[in-house]
Amino acid sequence: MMHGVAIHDVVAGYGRRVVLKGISAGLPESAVTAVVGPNGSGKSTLLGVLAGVVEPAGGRVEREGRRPGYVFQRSAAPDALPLTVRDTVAMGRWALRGPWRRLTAADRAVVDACMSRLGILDLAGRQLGALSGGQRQRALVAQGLAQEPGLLLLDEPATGLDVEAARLIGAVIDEESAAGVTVVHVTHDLAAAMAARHCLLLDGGRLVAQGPPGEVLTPQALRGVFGGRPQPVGPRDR
Ligand SMILES: Nc1ncnc2c1ncn2[C@@H]1O[C@H](COP(=O)(O)OP(=O)(O)OP(=O)(O)O)[C@@H](O)[C@H]1O
Repeated sequence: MMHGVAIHDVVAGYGRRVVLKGISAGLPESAVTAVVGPNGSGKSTLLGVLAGVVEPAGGRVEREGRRPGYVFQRSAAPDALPLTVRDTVAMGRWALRGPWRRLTAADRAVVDACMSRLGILDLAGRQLGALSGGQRQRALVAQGLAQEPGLLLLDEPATGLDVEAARLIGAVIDEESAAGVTVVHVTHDLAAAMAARHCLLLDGGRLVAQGPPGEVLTPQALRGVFGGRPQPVGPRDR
């Protein structure tokens, strides 16, 4: 397997709190890797390390020059900022142009194309804070796409979305990986995880298993990790 990104023995946390306790993993190039695990197992922290916003206390990440684009969890997005949907998506271009630069016509075309792909072009002028949770989530995914990253990091992008919006985001993820982007997708949706090329199963800040999702997400492994806790939802549970 060609590794798009290699994670070597990464230890990371917040202040003195260690969350990731030595993670080594390879993420296949131009393909989707699903990250699965219970609440608090360190999935978002791992994405933060891949994004470069959480500095590992030990170990290292090799991105092979891929520029990360990070779509954080909806609940982490401030909704009090007076930003329109178009402003929010346009912020994705700052990753390339630097903040507060005037966007070019080409930038604006990318911003419109990204809104169109997420079905939110008609919401472009609306305030982000005045949108429904699912609409806001689409705007955040569009912002991630507008960065045109080589490594797209998505933290539960479809959680809480209706079936149609979740399908749209699944399609976008597939299109990006087909276009050569290495995608990392944190999800509690078992069907979405099974659709990935590769899977990392985390528990308590450790990597319990990695490999093809069909081999990693066995009933036995899921029972072992989730125990009596809520499990990722399968299609039959919805
Ligand atoms: N900014 C932070 N400062 C301090 N501790 C944090 C911070 N972010 C996360 N943590 C702690 O790190 C641990 C792992 O959190 P993380 O968000 O990585 O888990 P997760 O697997 O993404 O969980 P979830 O499924 O709930 O999103 C948790 O115990 C959490 O309380």
